Amino acid sequence: MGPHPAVAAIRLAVRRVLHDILSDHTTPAAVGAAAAVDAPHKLPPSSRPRSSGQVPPPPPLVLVACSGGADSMALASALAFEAPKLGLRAGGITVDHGLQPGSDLRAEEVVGRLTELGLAPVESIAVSVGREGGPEAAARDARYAALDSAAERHDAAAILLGHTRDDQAETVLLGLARGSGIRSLSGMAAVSGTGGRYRRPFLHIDRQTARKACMVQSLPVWDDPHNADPAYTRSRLRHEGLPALEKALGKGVVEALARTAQLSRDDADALDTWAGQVEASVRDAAGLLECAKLYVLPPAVRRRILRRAAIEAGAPAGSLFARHIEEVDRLITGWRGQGAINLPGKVVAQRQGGRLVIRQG
Ligand SMILES: Nc1ncnc2c1ncn2[C@@H]1O[C@H](COP(=O)(O)OP(=O)(O)OP(=O)(O)O)[C@@H](O)[C@H]1O
Repeated sequence: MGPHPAVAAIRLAVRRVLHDILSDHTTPAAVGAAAAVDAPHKLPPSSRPRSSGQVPPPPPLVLVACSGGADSMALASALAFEAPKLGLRAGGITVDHGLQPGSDLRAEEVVGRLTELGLAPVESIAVSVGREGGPEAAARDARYAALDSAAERHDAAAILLGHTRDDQAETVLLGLARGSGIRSLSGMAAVSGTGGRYRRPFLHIDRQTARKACMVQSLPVWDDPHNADPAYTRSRLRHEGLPALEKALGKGVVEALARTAQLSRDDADALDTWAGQVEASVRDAAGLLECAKLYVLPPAVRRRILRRAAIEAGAPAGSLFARHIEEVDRLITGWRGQGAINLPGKVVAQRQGGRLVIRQG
């Protein structure tokens, strides 16, 4: 008898991503290690393990970022099952945000569970969470910084994250409510971070499937009290917003939102490429943006060029909002002699004699 359908689904999702990771790290050693596990006798003589005393590099390491919750425990179990079959090493990291009493003990518990699954290395990293951008954003920033440094320390090929289709649907709704365009509707990318380090194998798997996979494998899971705390926007969306939408619009809402994410991502990527291609043609010989040439561009392309110019001048991408770019855009499309516009990062945008100058003020 094969595995339970939920377990089969999560393993398949992880296997696909591991194949991608392997093909992105196609060093002869990695390919050789994977092939040797599958069928050592089929390897060409040049790739067979040597006995000449030359030590081959270890196979690539894939880490799972695990909170101990159902999604990332399911992910850890699928990684532990699939990685050895492809000749990959699998380890795990849990981050202790220190936000609740006893969080260090819980992190140690997660370490124990990951170790029991056969993962190695496994470590718990304690971080201190600042306040910038609100508690959720601060915890996320601290977590990703810790995961980045772990990836570098262990020379990991990738880190798997357990975001599910439901998380993706929530992210799309949050983006929609920000009103900042299709990039924010495109949710989380399947591949992101430095060199494509972060992978999200479960973006097409629903939360129920992950939970079921844990249940049938008797994996203990930890329910983060923050996930049910109505003080957090995402929690309200999860427990009130999405159920209300499903009641009004039908059960397919989560899937439709996740599909919206993918379609929006494709559109946003295409517009970014378009903007990149025309940018040089709207600059004069001195490299300044020419207002008349910007004026005739489609607004979506023009705004992307303006945003990019502001970031190049030093505006931090995370604090540059749609309203800032709209204001700069009005120097082109609604010119009535307005003064300089202050942008985050002490960047100033100003129209001077038919040119748009964006620089540090
Ligand atoms: N404390 C943590 N340590 C390590 N990784 C984490 C931690 N918190 C979250 N992650 C990673 O980020 C992913 C998304 O976390 P988030 O809390 O947004 O969603 P979730 O649906 O509650 O996930 P989970 O059920 O795995 O906790 C997790 O699946 C996991 O991969």
